[in-house]
Amino acid sequence: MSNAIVSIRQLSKRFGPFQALKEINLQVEQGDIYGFLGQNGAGKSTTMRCMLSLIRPDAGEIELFGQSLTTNREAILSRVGCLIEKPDFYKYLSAFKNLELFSRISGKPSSRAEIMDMLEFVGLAGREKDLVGGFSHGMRQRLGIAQTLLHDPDLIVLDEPTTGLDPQGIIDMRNLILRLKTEKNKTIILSSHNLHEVELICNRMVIIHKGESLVEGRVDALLQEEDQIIRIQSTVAGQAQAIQVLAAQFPGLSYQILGLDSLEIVLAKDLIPSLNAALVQSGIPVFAMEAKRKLEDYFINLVSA
Ligand SMILES: Nc1ncnc2c1ncn2[C@@H]1O[C@H](COP(=O)(O)OP(=O)(O)OP(=O)(O)O)[C@@H](O)[C@H]1O
Repeated sequence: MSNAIVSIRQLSKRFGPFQALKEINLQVEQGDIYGFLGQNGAGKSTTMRCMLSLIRPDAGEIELFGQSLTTNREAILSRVGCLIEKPDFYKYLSAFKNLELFSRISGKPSSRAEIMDMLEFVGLAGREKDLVGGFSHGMRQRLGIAQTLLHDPDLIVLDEPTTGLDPQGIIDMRNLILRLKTEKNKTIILSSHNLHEVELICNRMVIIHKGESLVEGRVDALLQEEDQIIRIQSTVAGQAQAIQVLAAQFPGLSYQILGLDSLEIVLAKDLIPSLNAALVQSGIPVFAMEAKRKLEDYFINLVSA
C-alpha cells in the first residue's frame, strides 16, 4: 500500500474542441509539499479543479485518501481545504467575523479560541477586529489560508498562492506554507509558474506543459542531476582554444558553440573544477562561467518555446 493522498491517472479534459488536459498522471504522498509547475495556461488550475470536483473530467481516475472521487465525493472533500481563487471575504466585516461566518456555513463551527488560534497562526493576531476591506493582498491571502484551516483538513490545495504579492508577502506566504506542514502536519499541493519558488518550498513536483504531465518526482533529485550545463564566455580566440582543450583533455564531452565567443558544455558536476583548471592552464581568458541544471534549462526552454 502506498501513502498516496492523491493519485491521478490518465486524467483528460476538453473545453469544446480544446484539449486542456491529456492523460495527466501524478501522485501526492502523505506530508508532501507538492508543486504543480507550469507556465500560464499549462493546465494546473484545470487539474486542481478536477481534483476538487469543481469540473468533471472526460476521462481518467482521481483518488484522494485512497478513495475514488466519483463515489466518495462528500467524504473526501470534507478533508480538503482549498484556496484556488482570490479569497472572497466580506469587506465590511472584521477578519474574526468573516472566519466565524465561514465556519458556521461549513457546518462545523469553530470556537472563538480556535478562530483566534488560526488568526495567530497566519500572523493576523491583533488584526482580528479590523475590517477586511482595509487588508492588503498579502493579509487577505493569509486570512484565506486561515479559512482553509477552519474544518481542519488533511490536504490543502493552493492555486498560485504567491501571485501578486510583494517580496515580503511572498516570503511570509512561503513560511506559512512550510509551517502548515511542519506545525500542522498538512499535506499541501500548490501551483506555480516559477521553478525557483517550487524548489524553495516543495519536496516533490510535476511539470505540466500544454495539458501533459512531463516530469514528476522529488525536487532535489530532479534538480541535482549529475549532468550540468556550463556556459563559458571567453573571446573569439579563446573559444577556438577551448574547443581544442576539450578535444584533447575531455574527449567525448558534448558542447555547443554559442555566438563568436562562448560555449555551452554538458558535463558531470564533479568534472567542473578540472575543466576550469584546464582552461586557466591553457591561458584561455574566461570572462564568465555559469552552471545551469539540465531541468532548469529544460523548463526555461519549455516556457520560452
Ligand atoms: N472553462 C474553460 N473554458 C474554456 N477553456 C478553458 C476553461 N478553463 C480553462 N481553459 C483553458 O484551459 C487551459 C488550461 O488552463 P488552466 O487555467 O488550467 O491553466 P493554468 O496552468 O492554471 O494557468 P494559469 O497559471 O494561467 O492559471 C488554458 O488554455 C485555458 O484557457
